[in-house]
Amino acid sequence: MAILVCGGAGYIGSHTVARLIEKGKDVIVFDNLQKGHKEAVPEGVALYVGDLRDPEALDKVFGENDIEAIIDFAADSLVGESVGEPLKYYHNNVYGTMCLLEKMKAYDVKFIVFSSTAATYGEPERIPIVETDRTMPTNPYGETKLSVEKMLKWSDQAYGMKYTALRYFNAAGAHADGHIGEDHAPESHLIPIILQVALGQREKISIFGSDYPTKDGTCVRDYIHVTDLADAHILALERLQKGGDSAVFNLGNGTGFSVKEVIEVTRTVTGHPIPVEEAPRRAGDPATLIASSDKAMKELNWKPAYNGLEQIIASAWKWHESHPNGYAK
Ligand SMILES: NC(=O)c1ccc[n+]([C@@H]2O[C@H](COP(=O)([O-])OP(=O)(O)OC[C@H]3O[C@@H](n4cnc5c(N)ncnc54)[C@H](O)[C@@H]3O)[C@@H](O)[C@H]2O)c1
Ligand SMILES: O=c1ccn([C@@H]2O[C@H](COP(=O)(O)OP(=O)(O)O[C@H]3O[C@H](CO)[C@H](O)[C@H](O)[C@H]3O)[C@@H](O)[C@H]2O)c(=O)[nH]1
Repeated sequence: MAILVCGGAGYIGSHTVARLIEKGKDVIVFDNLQKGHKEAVPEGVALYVGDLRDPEALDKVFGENDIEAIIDFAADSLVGESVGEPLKYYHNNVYGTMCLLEKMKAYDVKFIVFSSTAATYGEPERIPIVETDRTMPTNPYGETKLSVEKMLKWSDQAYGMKYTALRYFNAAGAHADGHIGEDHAPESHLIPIILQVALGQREKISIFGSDYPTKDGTCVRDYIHVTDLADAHILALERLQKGGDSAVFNLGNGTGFSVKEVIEVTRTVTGHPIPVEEAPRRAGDPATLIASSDKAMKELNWKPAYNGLEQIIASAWKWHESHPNGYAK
């Protein structure tokens, strides 16, 4: 019996595959390699290159393997891009996941752990955010993830498909040994972009908005280490397989850092001055997102190992320094 990891060649997916393998699990990866890297999939793990929206590609992987559960990372996930191209997000994130659920139903696979996001909340009612708070996304990306959460709820009710939706806050960092890490092209995430400045690949970092109602006017986010996220997926799956109910969990560290604070910590970690420029706000960005992860700690018995931003950025720096061009040779 194998666990099928969709989007397993991507950033968070590849770290989860690494943890599953470390725990002796049988893993198969399905990824269209649109953003993922085959080099991020460990040797010995079967990689099916295919798209969730291609029924034949899914039939091949479901038909050739005995799949016990799905962990699904496959999606488009850029907040800014989604505002300009909402239909691309509905097509991949909503229709793509629907195709996956249809195959789960056809092949009688009962468990799925799904990558959701803090972007489902929109502008939060209060900080820290708890799972029962209002969900009113401010961008199409968050809206599509919320639509999938609802599709999962109805699929559970109708077909008994048990799901866990994990609403992660900002994933960051890299595997402790530095062999896998974040490599998006083009890169849009804050920490890797600042590290590209430290590597001399960019002149400066643009701060998107300095007039938010936050401590220093820049957006505040809750950064969570990618390996801690990976571990939460494994705990979530084990809980479902032991008979746990479908559920939604936030995953964050519970501490918010402004864009300026992240830049300052990166200066300390890298010793680089990191020049900045103030730029306009980016569409769709809420001012502050900080998680309460009490529910995951209590019900999944999850405890993040990386609870300091310096530690998280240092692990990302180790990857970027040793792989300045990512997975490219
Ligand atoms: N990075 C974050 O901070 C963050 C925060 C919250 C939620 N998430 C969610 O976590 C998941 C993983 O994020 P990531 O940063 O690792 O992204 P990523 O782009 O690195 O990984 C996604 C992977 O899915 C693959 N993929 C995309 N669409 C596909 C399709 N239709 N068929 C097959 N494969 C497909 C891509 O090639 C890629 O390898 C996403 O669903 C994202 O929305 C990410
Ligand atoms: O060059 C940059 C890049 C980013 N930012 C700012 O830094 C913060 C973090 O931005 P990221 O792009 O790193 O991350 P997001 O908060 O936009 O989004 C991430 O977290 C979300 C949930 O909080 C989503 O799930 C999404 O998939 C994931 O990429 C934002 O305020 C953004 O405006 C800058 O100022 N300059």
